[in-house]
Amino acid sequence: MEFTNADAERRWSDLLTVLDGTVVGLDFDGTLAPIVDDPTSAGIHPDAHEALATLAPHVAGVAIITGRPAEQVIGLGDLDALADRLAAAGTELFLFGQYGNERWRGGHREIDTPEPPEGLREFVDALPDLLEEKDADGAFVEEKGLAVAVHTRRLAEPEAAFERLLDPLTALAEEHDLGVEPGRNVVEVRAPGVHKGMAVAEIAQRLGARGFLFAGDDLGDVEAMKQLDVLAEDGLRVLKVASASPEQQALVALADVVVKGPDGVVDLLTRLAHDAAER
Ligand SMILES: O=P(O)(O)OC[C@H]1O[C@H](O[C@H]2O[C@H](CO)[C@@H](O)[C@H](O)[C@H]2O)[C@H](O)[C@@H](O)[C@@H]1O
Repeated sequence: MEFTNADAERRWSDLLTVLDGTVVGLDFDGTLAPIVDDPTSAGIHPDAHEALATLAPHVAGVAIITGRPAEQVIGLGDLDALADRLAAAGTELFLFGQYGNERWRGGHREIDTPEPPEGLREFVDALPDLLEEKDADGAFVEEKGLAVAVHTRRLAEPEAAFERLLDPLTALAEEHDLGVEPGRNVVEVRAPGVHKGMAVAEIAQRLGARGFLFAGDDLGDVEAMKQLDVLAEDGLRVLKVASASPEQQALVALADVVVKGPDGVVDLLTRLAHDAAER
């Protein structure tokens, strides 16, 4: 793991002083789960449960904040088992799905989800023609209930296809009063207005946090990173972690600590637990 500057190293030490009042916020894909070609076959890092269970007695809460539907990530992350392990260590697991539109937690295992945005059905119905017109009819369309994600990773030239699709998908989304969230070889279309920063603010307030660590890898995590700056102005100790990849560098410029993908995130969580135990 690499601190981006001397202040960042101090922030790590400062966070340790309030760790028992700290929320650990984590993105899922690219942060807790290695990136794979098929979104349906992603899975949480094999050592993530152990790292989080070791850290759990030292922190105020753990929140997974993801663009995935809550139900899907509960399965891919085996979150019932993780919630049980964290509860046994005295900490609750919180899950915010679909960029904060959905809520679930270890202490109340029912998913709270709103109605899909108006216009999403019409948008999905118009997609096949747009994809064919842009020579991307092999793109994987992931319908998520509250959103739809158009994935280019499995096309012959994923980045070129992403560039070809971004503007027309944005225009079609706007016609239906929907918002666009670009990501790693994916363009997501969903209701505008809700983002991961809101989930960060909500869980920080709910748990009366004195510290916040957030780790993410993609553009959808930028709002969460920005919210940590707001929390810092309010006096919280914060640490921003970029799970770096050659595909997406945007988070690196915002981060205090840069790690190499989910392996690096697991190592960081393990080191944090170790440093807490040493204090
Ligand atoms: O907020 P996240 O937890 O990072 O979720 C963002 C989107 O991640 C998924 O797509 C990404 O991961 C796939 C599996 O590794 C990969 O194939 C794809 O290229 C990535 O963009 C997921 O499919 C989306 O629904 C999430 O919103």
